[in-house]
Amino acid sequence: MAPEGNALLSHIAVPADIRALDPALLPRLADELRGTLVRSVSRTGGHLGASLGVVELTIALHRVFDTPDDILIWDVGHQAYPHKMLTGRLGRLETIRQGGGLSGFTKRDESAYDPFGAGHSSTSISAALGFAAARRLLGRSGRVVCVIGDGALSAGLAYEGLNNAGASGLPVTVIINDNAMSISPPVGALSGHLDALAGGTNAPENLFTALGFTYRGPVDGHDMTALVEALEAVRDCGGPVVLHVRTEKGHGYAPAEKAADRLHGVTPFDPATGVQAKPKALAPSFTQVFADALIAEARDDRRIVGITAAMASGTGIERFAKAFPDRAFDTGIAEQHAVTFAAGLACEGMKPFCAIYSTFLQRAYDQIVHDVAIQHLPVRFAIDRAGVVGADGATHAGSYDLAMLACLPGMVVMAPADEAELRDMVATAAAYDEGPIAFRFPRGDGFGVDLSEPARVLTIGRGRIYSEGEDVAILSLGTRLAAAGDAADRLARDGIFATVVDARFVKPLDAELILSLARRHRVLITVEEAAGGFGTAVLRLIAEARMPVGRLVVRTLALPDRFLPHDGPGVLLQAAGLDGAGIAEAARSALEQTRPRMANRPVLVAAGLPGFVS
Ligand SMILES: Cc1ncc(C[n+]2csc(CCOP(=O)(O)OP(=O)(O)O)c2C)c(N)n1
Ligand SMILES: CC(=O)[C@@H](O)[C@H](O)COP(=O)(O)O
Ligand SMILES: [Mg+2]
Repeated sequence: MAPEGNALLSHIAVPADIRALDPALLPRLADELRGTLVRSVSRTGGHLGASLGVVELTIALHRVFDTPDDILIWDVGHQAYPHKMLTGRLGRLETIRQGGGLSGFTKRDESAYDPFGAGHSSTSISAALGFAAARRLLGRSGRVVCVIGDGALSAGLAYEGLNNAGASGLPVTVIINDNAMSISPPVGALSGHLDALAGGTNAPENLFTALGFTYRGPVDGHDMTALVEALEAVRDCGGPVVLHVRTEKGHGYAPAEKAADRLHGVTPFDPATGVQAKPKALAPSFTQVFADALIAEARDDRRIVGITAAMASGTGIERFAKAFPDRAFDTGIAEQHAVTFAAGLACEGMKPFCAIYSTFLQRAYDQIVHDVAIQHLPVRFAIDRAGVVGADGATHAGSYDLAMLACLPGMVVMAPADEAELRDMVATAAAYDEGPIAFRFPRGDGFGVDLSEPARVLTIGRGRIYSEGEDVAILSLGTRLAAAGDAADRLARDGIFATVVDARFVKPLDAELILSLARRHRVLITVEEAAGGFGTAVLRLIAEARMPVGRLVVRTLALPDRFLPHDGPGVLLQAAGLDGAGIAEAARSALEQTRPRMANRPVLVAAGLPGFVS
């Protein structure tokens, strides 16, 4: 690791300062930048390996291109820490991924040097082409460059961009940052093609030239002189150009170079050793419980297979793959393909479990609708990272899966209250063959509940009463049940008694149970860690039942109608009113509304639904 001290780096306020430096000093700037990066991320945690790998590339890009007038787009944005450090954000680096601090990704409203925000992969070529097309139409000068990793290059969106850009003739420079790594080692045929190109085969035709690009490279991405020369050569090429840069993920920091994941994402660590301070887990994570439950089911059913889209470790499919190497599939970053691939497997009678983070499943919505749901195919969706995710922020929050899925005919949608119920839902999904079925669970550790009983197959569409009280009904979906129970305890201290229900199913809803709650209580509160989907379904059920609900007041507690900033999950949930105190407060204010002064007045129709107050 580079020694402390950043005499050069501290003088780089904007990239123009890099352009003014003696070129002989650029490697020293790289050393300082790398050392400062390691020290800072060792205190905050964050995405380290990818950033370490592009230190020289970042300096060279800002040296050769006239940013921010020239457009520089980073794909995913997890490797943009050096870019942030060179574009006026060095002093705030230690706030990264914390509430009110720098984003862990590029973000338009954070800096003029971030012309396009990201977090999800493979968007950069399309966005770059959009910039280039606009500039041509508006008669604006300036070049457009994007940097995309070999992993991100596996997604369909990247090929759509390449296909269009290659034929456009527009001056778009695509830098392929080929470190032969995704989060895990890369999968798929493209990685072999890049390897062959990097081996210097110098074939006159390759994928990129065939698509209309001028291809240059490979260039050593840690050789500053070679990089600057190569970038200068492609800068004024004119049409679409690919520059193939070979880098090493984790470069220049020995613990990262040695780590299997190249320290892709880290918690705070000791910079001398790279050893991360991982708080001792009190209970297995939801992901781990899911993986173990899937392995248990797969032992008895050889038709069960697991699918991940480049998130093998994050989704637990890596664990499943150790038990069943032939029955685990990693598609690379290709969520759309993963879902349609699962549909094909289901057509042949297999039982595919598609393990995809909630936020990345958004990519595959049409495949879920068109390839799975319309054909009633029994694809199982294990949706991890549902709800708030914390430091990754708006791009990664799992807010929309319930709304996306609960409106689809024939889809079963579940959410477990704890890890024991998660195991039950894995068993239920394995047993259910009539159509698509999904279950969603959060990031992080479970509650440590007893897992000694075998998993049970649940009755589809049946919730369970957790505790009974006569004043308020709290209908909770998923792991907010603990907060609902806490709210009930708080209310009981004030002499208000709550029925707490674990809904388990968003679709089909337990209509009988919910309508009986609506009849027996003055207040019905729905609770979900999502931006809608559950509460709206309950409102619709009540409206369609056309039952006289008297003075029933309904509150739908959900994530707010704005994109969640990066912050601690507890902070975000509290701000959304989804903690015990927030739910109890909602109950109190709803009860207040049921007081006699309201008795003779027509009931407010806030949600557009007659018969109750929202
Ligand atoms: C659509 C989507 N799926 C999955 C991810 C999770 N993810 C973030 S970075 C990454 C690996 C990207 O590999 P590559 O582009 O080669 O960048 P590197 O980390 O190697 O620099 C993955 C899978 C994502 N950000 N977006
Ligand atoms: C950049 C990216 O998309 C991933 O690295 C993501 O940050 C992983 O999130 P988890 O830490 O929840 O697995
Ligand atoms: Mg890579």
